[in-house]
Amino acid sequence: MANHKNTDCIAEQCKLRSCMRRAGPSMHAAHLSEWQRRSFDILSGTCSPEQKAEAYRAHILSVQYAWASAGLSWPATAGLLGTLGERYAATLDSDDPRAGLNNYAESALHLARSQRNESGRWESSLTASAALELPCMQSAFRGRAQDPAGAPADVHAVVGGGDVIRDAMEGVGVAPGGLPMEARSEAPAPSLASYSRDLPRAASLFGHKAEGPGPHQANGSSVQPAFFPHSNGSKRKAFQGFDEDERGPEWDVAGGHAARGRRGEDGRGVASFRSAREQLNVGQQKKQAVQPQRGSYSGGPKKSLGAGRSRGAFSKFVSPLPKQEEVDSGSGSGTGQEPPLLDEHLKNIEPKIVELIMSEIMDHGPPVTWDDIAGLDFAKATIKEIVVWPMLRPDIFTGLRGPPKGILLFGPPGTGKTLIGKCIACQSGATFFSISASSLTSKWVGEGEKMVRALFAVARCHQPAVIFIDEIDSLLSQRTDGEHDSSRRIKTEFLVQLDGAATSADDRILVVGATNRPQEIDEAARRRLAKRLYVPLPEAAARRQIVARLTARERCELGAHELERVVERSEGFSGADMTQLCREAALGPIRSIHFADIATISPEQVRPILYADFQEALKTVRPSVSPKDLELYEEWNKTFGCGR
Ligand SMILES: Nc1ncnc2c1ncn2[C@@H]1O[C@H](COP(=O)(O)OP(=O)(O)OP(=O)(O)O)[C@@H](O)[C@H]1O
Ligand SMILES: [Mg+2]
Repeated sequence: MANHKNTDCIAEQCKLRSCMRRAGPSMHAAHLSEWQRRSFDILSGTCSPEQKAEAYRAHILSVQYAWASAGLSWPATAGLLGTLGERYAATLDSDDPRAGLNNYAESALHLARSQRNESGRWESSLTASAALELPCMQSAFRGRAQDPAGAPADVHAVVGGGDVIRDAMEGVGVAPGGLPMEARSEAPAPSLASYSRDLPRAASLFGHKAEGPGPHQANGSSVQPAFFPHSNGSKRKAFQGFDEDERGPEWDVAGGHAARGRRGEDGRGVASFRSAREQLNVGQQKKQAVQPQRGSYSGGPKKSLGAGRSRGAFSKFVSPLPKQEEVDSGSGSGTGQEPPLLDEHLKNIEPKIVELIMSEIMDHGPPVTWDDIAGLDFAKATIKEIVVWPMLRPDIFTGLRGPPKGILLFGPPGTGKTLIGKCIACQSGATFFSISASSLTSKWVGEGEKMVRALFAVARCHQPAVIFIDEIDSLLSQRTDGEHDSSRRIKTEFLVQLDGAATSADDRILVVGATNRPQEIDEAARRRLAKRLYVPLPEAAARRQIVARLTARERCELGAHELERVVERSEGFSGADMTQLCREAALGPIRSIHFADIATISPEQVRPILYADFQEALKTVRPSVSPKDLELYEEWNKTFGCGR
């Protein structure tokens, strides 16, 4: 290898020397030796691509210098520059990181990275206050002021805040940055003249329909114009003041918002404009119309927050939407009122955290029914009584009958606590937020308490909601002196949120915690998780049910008597152990197939699962809960549990 390199090096040297000779005797001796040294460096194979590129560049410079000082003839210069230029470029552009710098791609990527994209903040000189100073705006105000049906004359005196202007601009498709929104997404960009054409329209919206009947929504009912003094004082009211005749044919009602059509000044093509929020509502409505709600259980519609949404670096923040039933029941524009500002709860919450919650902390996996949970009759009955029914009939379960704010499911590992959590969400028709406490403390280090606050805020927007916190012991363990500050803050925030102060009596948010280490839970947290339900190991009947259910999906020839034997021999197994036992037994028929046949055998030829397979499986699957641990749970249940 080294020899090969040396030969290459010497050949290269000879080539360059002949080049030198052709270059003529005038090339200075010092330059030549420097040249030689660099050439050797380049060809030695020891220098990095950066050093190589630098050496070629120095070569090129010295050739240029020699030519400029008449030391080289033009043909020799051209020959040398051609050769050196090629090599220099090859070193720069090579894709191979060992051989080249690939700086073309690097700089292109750098450029792309530093480009601001659509969502990047940018400032336009056309600010709200600057827009108001524009003559066309002023004349529009004056025009409205003189119009008896228009704006009051003092309209110029105090012109709301940026929100008002922004909303007004949204009304005509002008983004807060100044550009019409359509123009932002659809090239080509409009001329400045077209922006200013829109501004009088924005101004006209300010005063439009201040007189009764108010600005029209799709159903012709009116809302209070936002710009003028209004009863609720909310600046956020949208400007929906188009005349009947100003509406485009695309006038469209969706998601509680009227998507406004916009007609060009010149009367030509009517472009349909929807603000981002309206567009989102429309999309959501359409999605809900074509897709049945996931988990259409006995309860109301179940929301899976962001389940179908693409995620990743480019996914945008989407504020929570009104629930379908709220829109249907007329709290949206159907009744002519503004849709409730559900995201009011989120005004102090960082959007990125809300997005995280909506994309990460949501229900995954198939729906679970009560029948999927074997045994645990007491826990199931209690949960139905205190959780599911109150969620379904909040009108009956009021006052003393009000549901508890927190439930703790405790018991040995693998007994179905998480399963119950999922079932609660499915059966109550609540929005289900599922989070593992350890991810709160580890995954979002330093952000944990913000996450907790945001979690409750988002849940408040999606009531009724169940916040299921698995492994809650790691979140609410006893507070110690040596504990980390961030985990202490998370804990405190959680307790505050759990408390009545942060969760109003009307909130229909239930926190369900699950743990297999109940003894580690802080006493303050224990008090707030008022209903503490023991989820014990499955009894014989439950074990029988688990085996029967799991084997019913397979070809299994297990007689009633044999099933009883399996149930007897699996005393002390948890639900998860029983599942493992069945999985192991199901592998028995596969193990009995000759290795050579495994590639060709058809599924029908695989023999059914037999009792012998369970016998074999029982030799390897052991109970995962020790009797000693079990005693601890029983003890804790006697002391703090709510079981009989
Ligand atoms: N009562 C049960 N009925 C049916 N299957 C069960 C039951 N209990 C446990 N299983 C099975 O065991 C698996 C694990 O159950 P689950 O995750 O609910 O346990 P867990 O109590 O939450 O355990 P951990 O305390 O370790 O989190 C379930 O997916 C299910 O297959
Ligand atoms: Mg669990």
